[in-house]
Amino acid sequence: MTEHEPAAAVRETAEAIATMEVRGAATIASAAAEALAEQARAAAASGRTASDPAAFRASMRAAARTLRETRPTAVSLPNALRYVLQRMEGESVDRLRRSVVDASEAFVRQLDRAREDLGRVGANRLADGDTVMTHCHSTDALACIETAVEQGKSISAVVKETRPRQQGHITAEQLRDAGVPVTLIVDSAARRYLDEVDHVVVGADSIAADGGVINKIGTSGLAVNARERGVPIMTAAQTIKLHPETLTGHTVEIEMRDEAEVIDAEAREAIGEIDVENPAFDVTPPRYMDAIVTEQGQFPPESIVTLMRDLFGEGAAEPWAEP
Ligand SMILES: O=C(COP(=O)(O)O)[C@H](O)[C@H](O)COP(=O)(O)O
Repeated sequence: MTEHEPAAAVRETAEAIATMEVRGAATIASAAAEALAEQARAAAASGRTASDPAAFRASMRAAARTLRETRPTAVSLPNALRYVLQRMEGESVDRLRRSVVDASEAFVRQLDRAREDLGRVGANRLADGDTVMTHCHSTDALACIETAVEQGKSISAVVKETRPRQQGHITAEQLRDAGVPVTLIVDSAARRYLDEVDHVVVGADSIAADGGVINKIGTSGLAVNARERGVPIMTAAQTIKLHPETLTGHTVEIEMRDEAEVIDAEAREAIGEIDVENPAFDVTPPRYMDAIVTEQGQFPPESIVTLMRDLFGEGAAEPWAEP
């Protein structure tokens, strides 16, 4: 590792996030926080960063920038980096290292606790005998369903497969393991099955100050259909999904992924000259979402800005920026 090159663990985590081996907003956040702890350990053990606090700090900022550049939409990633770097303190490398490792561990503990707490809030919205519909794979959404099951409620699920990456398969397996009877459907069958479900439960990658929910592509269409069918839809999202930059008018970047996820090379060749686009996320306007369920309780989407101001103030620092 040279002074400006992040530790191997950071490069591996960044690669795993970019290729979606590590995916889902909360999982990305905890992997990024853990990678910063690895960076701190490596930087404290070798080269100039081991003896020069300024070089150590610079190496931490560079590692955070590498992690930040992997995927643009889930705000939990910069929020995790911010959490750790803002708690980096001390005059010596040893103290700096300890502060980073402690902050990283505290962040991961907080993440797990928040998921448990929001799971209880979300579970309160579900009744014995309910059927839920899911989209993509969200650990926060699953916490609500799994907690309801742990409370003794009988819950069944209609799981959308979620093209093109089919994260619905992960959801189906996890729910089956939790003892939930699962029906897997293709995305385009969702409206038909809405007649048979009591709730739609989704996660979020980011929540904007106006209450807009940014989640896996297809969430907004599902929400509009759910409203038309009179089926309540909730977003389960711990507060690290709140996007502080939207307080000052910024929009959330929607990741565009490779066309190879949509169409293989052979089909592409056979069809000929066409454009293929592959947006990974979309925005559900607040009027189509019934509730945002967080570890601090449930909120109507339009009121989330109050919580966001309490937690993040009026803006978002970028502690990874070069001085
Ligand atoms: O849209 C996705 C995952 O997209 P991708 O598979 O492209 O990362 C999930 O609904 C959110 O990230 C929330 O997940 P969690 O609740 O686990 O944070």
